[in-house]
Amino acid sequence: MPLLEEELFPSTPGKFKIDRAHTMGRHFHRCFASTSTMFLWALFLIALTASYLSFQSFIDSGSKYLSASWGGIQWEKQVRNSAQIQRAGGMSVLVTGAAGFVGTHVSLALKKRGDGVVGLDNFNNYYDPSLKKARKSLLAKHGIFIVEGDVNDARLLTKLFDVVAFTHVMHLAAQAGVRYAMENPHSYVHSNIAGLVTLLEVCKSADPQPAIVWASSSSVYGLNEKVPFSESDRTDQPASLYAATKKAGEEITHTYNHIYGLSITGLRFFTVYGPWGRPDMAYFTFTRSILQGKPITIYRGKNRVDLARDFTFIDDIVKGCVGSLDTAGKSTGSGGKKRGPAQYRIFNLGNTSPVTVPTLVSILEKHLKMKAKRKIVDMPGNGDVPFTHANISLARRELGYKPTTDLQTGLKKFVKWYLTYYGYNHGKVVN
Ligand SMILES: O=C(O)[C@H]1O[C@H](OP(=O)(O)OP(=O)(O)OC[C@H]2O[C@@H](n3ccc(=O)[nH]c3=O)[C@H](O)[C@@H]2O)[C@H](O)[C@@H](O)[C@H]1O
Repeated sequence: MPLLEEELFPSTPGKFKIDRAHTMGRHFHRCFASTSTMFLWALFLIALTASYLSFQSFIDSGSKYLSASWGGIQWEKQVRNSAQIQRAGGMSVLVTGAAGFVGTHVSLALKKRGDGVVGLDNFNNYYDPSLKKARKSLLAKHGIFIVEGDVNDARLLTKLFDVVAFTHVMHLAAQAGVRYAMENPHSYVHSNIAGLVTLLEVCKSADPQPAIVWASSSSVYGLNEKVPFSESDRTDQPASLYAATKKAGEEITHTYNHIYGLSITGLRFFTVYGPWGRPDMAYFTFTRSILQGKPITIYRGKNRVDLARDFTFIDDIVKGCVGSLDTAGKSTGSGGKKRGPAQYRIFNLGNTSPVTVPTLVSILEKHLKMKAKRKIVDMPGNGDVPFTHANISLARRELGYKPTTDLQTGLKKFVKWYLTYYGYNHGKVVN
């Protein structure tokens, strides 16, 4: 009876010599046999994977078609109705990020004065999508239709421009948030860079080309120490990936202006707050925690200096956005060809009076009639900048921009909205 291979090899090698020639031959034969079997198995597995992948992509494209939330006669009718202009000299505006904080307010303001507005939003879950759905219902009550889709979807954007000859695009769809960029960096590239380029590609090919106003950010000033921040100050020291993608957006839009004659206005928003705001922002999370009796973390800068922001109330930002749309020059190109130089502008939209974060908390305490449990920690290296302060002379001169709401007044309006929307017990476990 032949010995099993294992019996020929001792567990401790080198203890006894084996017949190498004999075993080598057997080995070669066995290896060859097992290699060809493995080869057949590999072929089989490759075929199996390929058929699975093609089946999967068939399912995907099929379900994309079946579940596509856009297209069809009824959908086009909704888009056209929403885009209808109801005042002499009015505009038809595609508002991206319309279910977002600033998008909702700008859409309402435009619709109220008789402009046509069509919204676009992907309703992602960066923060509670139910708040975005509630904003959508609010807009629907005012006759504004929001298309559910992503700015990276070129087919959808092209379709929208086929249905409506938009005169303007208010581009507010973005991945916001300074600190979240460390958790999910690719979402910033996806929305703020790839999405922007997709939108610009469609706009440049549209005939007529729309004028574009879009949201940049005060964060582009990064580590700039010259105050107040002016548009001509350096913006090459971003402190976060969020800031870097907004800065990249400014360069990208400049290129499209230069090559294709798109009229472009970039707005550097300074920490916008107010009713229907973003639940990830400090004033919002602080309000919730104070009401729930939970501690809040207040970051403090180097040498125990308080952080400060040029908090800007939403109504002032809306005035700046609408003023930018009203003063935007026409794009000069058509069908992807430049016919002459077009307007390119960048404006700060701030409040011009920075307030420290502890003062923000004190104002909230006053309006909520509750004390915060403050936990003060040194600012972690998470992309934050120590302070922001806008110089708004340019916007004042060119847009007639003049902020009128101070932080006391603005937060009072926010707290009133918050309590009406969520109630005092938001998120609290009631026994
Ligand atoms: O102007 C902008 O371009 C940006 O504004 C906003 O960013 P920020 O100014 O960082 O606002 P926000 O997060 O409310 O923090 C406010 C302050 O509270 C401090 N902060 C924050 C959280 C916390 O737990 N504790 C704390 O002290 C924090 O250190 C900071 O000092 C937008 O989110 C951003 O999308 C972008 O638009």
